[in-house]
Amino acid sequence: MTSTDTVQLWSVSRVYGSGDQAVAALDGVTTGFAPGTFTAVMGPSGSGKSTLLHCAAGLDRPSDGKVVIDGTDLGTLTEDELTLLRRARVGFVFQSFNLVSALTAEQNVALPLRLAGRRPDATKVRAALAEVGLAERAGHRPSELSGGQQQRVAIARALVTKPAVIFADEPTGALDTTTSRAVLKLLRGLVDHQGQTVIMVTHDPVAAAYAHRVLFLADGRVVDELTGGPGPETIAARMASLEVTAC
Ligand SMILES: Nc1ncnc2c1ncn2[C@@H]1O[C@H](COP(=O)(O)OP(=O)(O)OP(=O)(O)O)[C@@H](O)[C@H]1O
Repeated sequence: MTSTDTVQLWSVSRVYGSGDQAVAALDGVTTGFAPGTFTAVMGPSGSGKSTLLHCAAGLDRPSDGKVVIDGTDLGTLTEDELTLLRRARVGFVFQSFNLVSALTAEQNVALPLRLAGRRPDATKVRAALAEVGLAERAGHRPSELSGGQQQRVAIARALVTKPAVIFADEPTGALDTTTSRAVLKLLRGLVDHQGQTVIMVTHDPVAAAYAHRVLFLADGRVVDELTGGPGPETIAARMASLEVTAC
């Protein structure tokens, strides 16, 4: 890890509950995510992937350790300041798209700008939709769009504030194979062509193969990482060995 990494985790632990019931969901994780890189986070069920994503994105506070996003130590921020930082510097993409059904694609993409108290700039909103190939669908509501198109609207919404980092939680979990590939190519393209930083939690080795780097968690710790754009077979083999160990 270097101090220029967009997201930095320094000895991050997250304990849920206390006493006999205490669960160390994250146990002293130190890792960094360099600007303009695409990282997949994998690991068996319960290994701490969601907890890592929530702590790294400032949605949850670590019990111990430090998280830095875009040069800011999140531990120094009040809840309100943290909310403002998330709105301005972090984009989110979820498995279930999380679009507002009553709003058009364009209005959904404009939401983060409205929440940040900015008057949505129609040109920026249109540009974000064009980026994901949906300029023609600006006036459509989510129910009038396919799952893949809805996820692309969600990606445009994540992009519109020009965040330092986009966190994606199983972004293709609800999509078929062909649509998933299109969404993953889009995410990878944002990294390759615009220098976006993307961190994606996934169970799917094929999805993880779109990343530059794959981080493997087990029992709340980083136990391995593959770099240099590993293929799906290599990733699946590493996952299989972790799942055997976890049984
Ligand atoms: N709010 C909570 N209260 C208590 N324990 C929790 C809470 N959230 C997570 N945990 C526990 O922390 C550990 C890590 O959970 P986490 O959801 O981060 O794993 P995961 O790798 O994302 O799992 P999955 O792949 O099944 O979604 C698990 O043992 C889980 O039961």
